[in-house]
Amino acid sequence: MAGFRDREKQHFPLTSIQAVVDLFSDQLERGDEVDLALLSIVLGCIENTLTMNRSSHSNVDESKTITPIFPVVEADTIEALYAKFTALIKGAVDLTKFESEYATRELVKRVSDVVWGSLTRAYYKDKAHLQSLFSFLTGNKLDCFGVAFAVVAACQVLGFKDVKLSLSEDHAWVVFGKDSSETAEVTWHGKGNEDKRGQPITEAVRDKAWLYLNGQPVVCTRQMEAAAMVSSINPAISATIDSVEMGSLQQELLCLLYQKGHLSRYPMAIGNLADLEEISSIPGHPTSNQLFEEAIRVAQTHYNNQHVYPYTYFGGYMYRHKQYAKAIHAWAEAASVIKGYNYTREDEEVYKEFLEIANDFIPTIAKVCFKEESSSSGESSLLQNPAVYADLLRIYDGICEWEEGSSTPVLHTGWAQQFTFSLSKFDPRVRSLLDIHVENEEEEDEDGEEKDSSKPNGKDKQEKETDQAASQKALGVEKEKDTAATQRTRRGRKR
Ligand SMILES: CC1(C)CN=C(N2CCN(c3ncnc4sc(CC(F)F)cc34)CC2)S1
Repeated sequence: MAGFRDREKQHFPLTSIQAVVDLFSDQLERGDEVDLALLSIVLGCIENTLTMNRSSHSNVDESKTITPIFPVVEADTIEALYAKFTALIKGAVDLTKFESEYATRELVKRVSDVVWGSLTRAYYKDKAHLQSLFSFLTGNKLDCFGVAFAVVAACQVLGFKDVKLSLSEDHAWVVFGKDSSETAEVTWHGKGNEDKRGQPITEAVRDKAWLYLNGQPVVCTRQMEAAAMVSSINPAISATIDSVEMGSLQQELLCLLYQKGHLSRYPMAIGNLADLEEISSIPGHPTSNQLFEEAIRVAQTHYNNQHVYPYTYFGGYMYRHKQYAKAIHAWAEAASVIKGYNYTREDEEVYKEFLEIANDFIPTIAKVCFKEESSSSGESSLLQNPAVYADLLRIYDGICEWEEGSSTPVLHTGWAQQFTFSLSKFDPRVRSLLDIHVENEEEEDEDGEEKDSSKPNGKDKQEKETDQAASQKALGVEKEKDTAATQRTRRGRKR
């Protein structure tokens, strides 16, 4: 049974980042006995000190040197909050009604009601720093992730080891029971949506739904729940200023979790570490590039490639580093994932991702490269690269297919304007280097006709090759170097 005992107390008072890392390391060695309540209260306490009501010059002296400040975290501060949490939970749940070793839906709903019932009536739900048990216990405020996390921490206090946090890219719920076979909503999602707390996530709800990752969520171990708590650290002091100390603490803890193997099934946490390493890399740590690529491999290997964010993490990184062809390729992979989903009103977060990619990042790339081309000797290779053009078509095709069969439209004329603007910046000759193949399995097209793939793009082979040779010569593209990009497209309705 977790608890605030000598093993934990010996780490206090915590006076440095390393002391917190040592506490986490010691806890992680306890396997599934990692004490979620203890760690969440500690992190919330430190975040509160380092980011809340900090006058902008509290640690800058007249010589403009910034003295790093780290709060001293006393044992009795943490112990008092820990006791408050355990008293609240144990006092509100009559365990004599729940004899089984495994949690029941009624138990999970009861715990969710206790957390829910303790929250302040009205507050801004998406404010920062509302994710930890420190916020819950000192301010009676939690964000939607925080409620789900608090329910899991409470079930741990009650001794239910089977209640685990289940995470998608924009929602959180729990699994419980023998072999984690049961699911339950325990928090709300988004704005203006009735909460569904207590209900299971059924196949009908999760299939083709990005909010539930089509049945491929990250089901956490205790150590991965610690990783989720670390990922939810918010170092922001204001909209423009971050606490350097809090960011370093988050980076050191994510790296500790990574090195112990606890991020090996958690793509978003790997992406968070990659972002932090990009901001300030630490010698001996894995590089951003390695981490972003690993997050993609994890999603492909363990989650049937149903996750979007590993590709938009990587695409954003490549965009920031002006590696535009790689950015566009990553976004094409992201579009290939989203096209398998049906868009609903609860998917605003991923809608905003694709909106920014298609209507901001890609038009900016087209403008920058077009300007370069017209100013320099005219070889902006990106706008003459058929592979990039093919990826662009995959992005737009994927977004269109995402909309197909969806209850809510995705596209509006603003999208079409930006699509055509960006495509128009490409050298028209790339089109003749593009071979659009439709995989001609015994697929039928919309009206059931057998597909005639003998004449792709309506030209026979001879004509195609003549066109291609002319364009390659004109673009100075050697055959072997820049072979025509082939775009393999699967046609067919979503089920
Ligand atoms: C490519 C991006 C736009 C960059 N940051 C992204 N994040 C996505 C969300 N983040 C996360 N990072 C670790 N774990 C989780 S669990 C979760 C859903 C919530 F409801 F619990 C979100 C999330 C971190 C930051 S996606």
